Amino acid sequence: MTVIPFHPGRDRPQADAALEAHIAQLALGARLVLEDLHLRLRPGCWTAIVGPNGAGKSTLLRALAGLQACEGEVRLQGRLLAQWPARERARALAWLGQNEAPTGELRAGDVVMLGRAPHRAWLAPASAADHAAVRQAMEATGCWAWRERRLSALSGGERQRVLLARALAVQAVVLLMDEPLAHLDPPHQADWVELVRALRTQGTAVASVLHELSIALQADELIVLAGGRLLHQGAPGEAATQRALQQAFNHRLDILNLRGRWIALPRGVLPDEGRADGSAQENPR
Ligand SMILES: Nc1ncnc2c1ncn2[C@@H]1O[C@H](COP(=O)(O)OP(=O)(O)OP(=O)(O)O)[C@@H](O)[C@H]1O
Repeated sequence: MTVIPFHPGRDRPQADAALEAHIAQLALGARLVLEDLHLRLRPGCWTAIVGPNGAGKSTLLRALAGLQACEGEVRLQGRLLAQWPARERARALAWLGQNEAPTGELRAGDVVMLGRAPHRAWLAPASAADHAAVRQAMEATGCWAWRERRLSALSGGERQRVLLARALAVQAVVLLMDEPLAHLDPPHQADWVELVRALRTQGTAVASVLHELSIALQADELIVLAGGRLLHQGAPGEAATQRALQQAFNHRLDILNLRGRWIALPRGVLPDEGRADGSAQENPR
């Protein structure tokens, strides 16, 4: 990883950032995927990363997790990721990847226990605290009842809830999730939002790549990416955030206010008269 110099005053590490990234460039093979990107995740804040297909969202999340090298630097609680001892870092930063392959024939409970590995000495048996964390995480995602079932025998949505429980069981200060709602039905999507809100009140910095824009708009902040560049980081209600969303998605969104909350639908889904009936209004700013 090449370290780029900070520009004093502009790029000073933020005291309140749980995770902060200054990515000058990130290339995959010959392809430049991310460029000139500065962002921060704050403790107790849920940040949704959005943008069109191929914008670089998953690549960015992997760089934030230290899974993908970049030209630039990523700081976890002010300290360069590379300077963290591996075990300590794995306790502080938890990760839920996109389309993670089922871990062989492991039982769901064993998979979630993997999230406790950074808390345990090599080959040490699980402690009472480990078992309690696993149970708490599995109850939170509604999968405790399947703890004896093999991951390979679960449906896509059931498996996703087990993998989410594994990430929760780490009890990290930063939780990064790539498309956590994949395979989840609407009630379980709502449960996920409730879970994230609970983590937020505990001070966790949560970042999630989301394609479900109406759910992303319930986050505290949005990071809008397009073409490997950060168009904007800001609150969902900010006019600048919504302009960035429209720009990223080629102005093919209807962003509407519904009972004081923002939602977004692909333009064309709602008939025009539906949008004009006064039940929902676009941001006037
Ligand atoms: N291994 C690779 N080698 C070269 N280019 C890659 C590689 N992996 C991904 N890319 C390219 O990098 C860009 C960003 O990919 P990424 O998966 O980060 O996008 P994304 O925003 O998460 O997309 P999606 O919404 O479709 O999941 C894409 O143009 C993709 O084709």
